[in-house]
Amino acid sequence: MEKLMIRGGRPLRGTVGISGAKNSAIALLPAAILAESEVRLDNLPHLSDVAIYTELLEELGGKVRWNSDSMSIDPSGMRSVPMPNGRVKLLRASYYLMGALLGRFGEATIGLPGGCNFEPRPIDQHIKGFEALGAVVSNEHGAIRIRAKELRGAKIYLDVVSVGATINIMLAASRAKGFTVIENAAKEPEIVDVATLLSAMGAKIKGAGTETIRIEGVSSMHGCRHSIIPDRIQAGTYMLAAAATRGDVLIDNIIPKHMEALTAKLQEMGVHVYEMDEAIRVIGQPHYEAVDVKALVYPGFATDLQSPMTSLLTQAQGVSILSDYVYSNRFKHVPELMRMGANIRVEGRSAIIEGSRLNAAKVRATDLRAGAALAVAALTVEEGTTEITGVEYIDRGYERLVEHLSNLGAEVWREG
Ligand SMILES: CC(=O)N[C@H]1[C@@H](OP(=O)(O)OP(=O)(O)OC[C@H]2O[C@@H](n3ccc(=O)[nH]c3=O)[C@H](O)[C@@H]2O)O[C@H](CO)[C@@H](O)[C@@H]1O
Ligand SMILES: C=C(OP(=O)(O)O)C(=O)O
Repeated sequence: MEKLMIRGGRPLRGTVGISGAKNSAIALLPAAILAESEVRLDNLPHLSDVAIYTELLEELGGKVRWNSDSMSIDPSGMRSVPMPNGRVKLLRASYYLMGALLGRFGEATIGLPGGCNFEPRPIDQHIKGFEALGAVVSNEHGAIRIRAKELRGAKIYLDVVSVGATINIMLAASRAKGFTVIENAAKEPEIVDVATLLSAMGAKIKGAGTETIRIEGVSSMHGCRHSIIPDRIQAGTYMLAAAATRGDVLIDNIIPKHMEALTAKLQEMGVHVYEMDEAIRVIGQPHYEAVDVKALVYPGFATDLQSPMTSLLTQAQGVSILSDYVYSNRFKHVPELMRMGANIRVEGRSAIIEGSRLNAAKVRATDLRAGAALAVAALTVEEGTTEITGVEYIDRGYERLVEHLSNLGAEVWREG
């Protein structure tokens, strides 16, 4: 079993360059299905989720070519192959195949998605959207079968603000007849990135990044070239690691505006954070104040940074309360942090964290950001080596983690 080994206690120092965003990449790859000629994606991260998505596109008949950090996808020979099982179950974002295949071919059969299962993650709002567009949806032994003779634009009010449902409806509605309006849409930067790609492919989309998105369907879409936005969660994780180790790190190739909720919270704790045009410098301090954090939809504090934030809060003086209003049970990292000496109690959707010194331990990453939390925690430990298993989760979201941390002066390696 592969392990991530970290001997902590060294302040991180130097510069780290951030790759393209995972949560954009795995929506943009299926979006390419909607085109009838080649789509080129630049700044594509080298992650296991991207590798799996590439295989899915090939299974559907797409021709895919990697060239360094770029990928060309020729979707002209694609078909809507049923995928009730197999690779679709390995990642969450396989649900985007539903919207993309429905938009291009009027049909899709896709197994219910996998990904990080920190709590049940329903897709009822995606299905509600497809049905509003005129599709018939059935659940056939765990696979979602979607058929539409003709997709027609509709007004769709999302009951919950959902990134996945917003993007999935945008994908299908791009090829529907007439106007679609998504109300109570998610506003995450990844949604704007998908809308930018779809527009470059010929779609007519207005309002992405606000709570009302208007889409006028088009009958055909074409290839284009698009550069993926930087990964704000990866960037945030390095900001947290820099603060937790009392280091001094320049996080480069990012959009600082995307980091505002985290930047503000770090400053409230007493971390020195300086914004530049495309970078942020984080300078750690000897003492941090305890703070309260609420994970919310964008532009609130990202739920995907909630777990690594828990690790930083163990380094603050006093009691912090961290509540997650997106996923009420996203606390699988807590028992593992407690093995490392953290003093944390979970009550409802909140973790109550009392500052404490952490020690080395053998711990297990149960999901991607739980893994990030354990890595941040391990970097603060002054004696001994922390062993983190479940490395395959971390590989879903952090490109070249060992190399980046080593360049910043950490003692970190993989074993097994
Ligand atoms: C691949 C990808 O981009 N993953 C991100 C995406 O996941 P994902 O798109 O799956 O998350 P959503 O934004 O859809 O989920 C938000 C909330 O809505 C609920 N919900 C969602 C859909 C639905 O049909 N019904 C429903 O009840 C979920 O259970 C959750 O409580 O956004 C999450 C919230 O920012 C992030 O943590 C994930 O990293
Ligand atoms: C939960 C996450 O990913 P996914 O939705 O792909 O499981 C994440 O990126 O933190």
